[in-house]
Amino acid sequence: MRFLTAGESHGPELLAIIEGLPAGIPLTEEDINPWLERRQKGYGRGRRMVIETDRVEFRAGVRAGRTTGAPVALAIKNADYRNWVEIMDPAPGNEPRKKALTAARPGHADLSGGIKYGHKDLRDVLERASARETAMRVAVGAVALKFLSLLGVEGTGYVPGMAGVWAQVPFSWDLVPRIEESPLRMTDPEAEAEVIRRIDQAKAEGDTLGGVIEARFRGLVPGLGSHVHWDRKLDGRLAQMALSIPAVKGMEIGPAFENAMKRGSEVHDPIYWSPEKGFYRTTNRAGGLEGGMTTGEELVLRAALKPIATLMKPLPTVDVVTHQPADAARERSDVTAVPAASVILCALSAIVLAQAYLEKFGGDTMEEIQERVERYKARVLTY
Ligand SMILES: Cc1cc2nc3c(=O)[nH]c(=O)nc-3n(C[C@H](O)[C@H](O)[C@H](O)COP(=O)(O)O)c2cc1C
Ligand SMILES: C=C(O[C@@H]1CC(C(=O)O)=C[C@@H](OP(=O)(O)O)[C@H]1O)C(=O)O
Repeated sequence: MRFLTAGESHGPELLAIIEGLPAGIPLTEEDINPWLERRQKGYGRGRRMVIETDRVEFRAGVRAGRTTGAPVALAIKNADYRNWVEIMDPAPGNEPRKKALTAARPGHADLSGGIKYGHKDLRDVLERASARETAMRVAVGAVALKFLSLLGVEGTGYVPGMAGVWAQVPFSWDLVPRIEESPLRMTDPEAEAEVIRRIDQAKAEGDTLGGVIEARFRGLVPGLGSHVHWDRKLDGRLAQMALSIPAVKGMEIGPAFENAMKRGSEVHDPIYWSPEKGFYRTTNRAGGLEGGMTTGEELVLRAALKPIATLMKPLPTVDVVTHQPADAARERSDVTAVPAASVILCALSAIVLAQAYLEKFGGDTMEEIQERVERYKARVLTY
């Protein structure tokens, strides 16, 4: 399964084509829209999220509520486009004078993208660098999550800590309904109240915040990915996806950075076997991956999100046209997008996992894949 996306942040719409999905996945727009809604939520988002109500539209590959095996084409309209029609017009002769952006924002793609592509209106960089594109990647991820759910796999994303505050309540799957209802996707209301205070304070001071996000998956079979070649190792593939999320600057599998400071005897998960369970572990400090393959334990993916780059109290920069000192460009912005990013991490990781299932179990139809997965699960038990 592969996919491509297109679309500018303030253009008419976002688009995707997904190729290689099996026929027979029951799929409606309502499988996708709740994930889009989750991505839009979270305390600390800016005014853009008030304008948008993201909804996916099927353009191809789905008929009568099922995938046909043909490429699936998706679209999401940008409601804000109506305010940018002139500026985003592809026709010549309407060059955008009004909102030309020349004061490169430190921390954004503006300066490197401007130099690389020769743009002096940095909007030509901003429009595609914007995390707006993650709306469409989450839609693709929601399709992957639907596919995985038919194989008994479930995923979620949440926020273990942000703005210098760690949740004191450890994650458990029972807390997922609380996480879904909470303003910051945290497990712990007390930590959340303190973070909200810090977000308000940062906003009042024209500043921004980052944090740590986590995605978890349960129900995965062991042996997804492979140890035999570098680009088939699932840890590397998941890391690439995680680090492609705008503002994600670090990634770990399980408590990797904590493990690095310990002895091997405190880190590796002993292996046991019983006739009822087959092989099993009582700990999961590996985060569900060994040798580039799933172990069958819960998959735990963590990532670090830097604070948002656009500051209302701007950092010093240079105007790329005049070369004079300037204040970095700003109009409106999120103060933080950490909760949204936890949803993005879950949805995008699901794409990698769906690809790994399709590689291992192949199949043109969902039914074939389900049969093969069930047979494999039985074989794993008797291994
Ligand atoms: C959901 C989400 C929303 C974001 N919103 C903003 C924003 O409002 N303003 C901003 O400057 N950066 C925002 N970012 C981060 C930038 O897109 C990102 O920092 C920029 O593209 C540079 O890429 P890099 O940080 O990965 O190097 C957001 C990121 C995510 C994941
Ligand atoms: C539009 C989204 O996020 C945007 C990501 C973003 C950025 O610079 O990355 C900047 C902001 O956009 P705008 O400049 O239009 O206010 C965010 O709102 C979204 O998540 O759907």
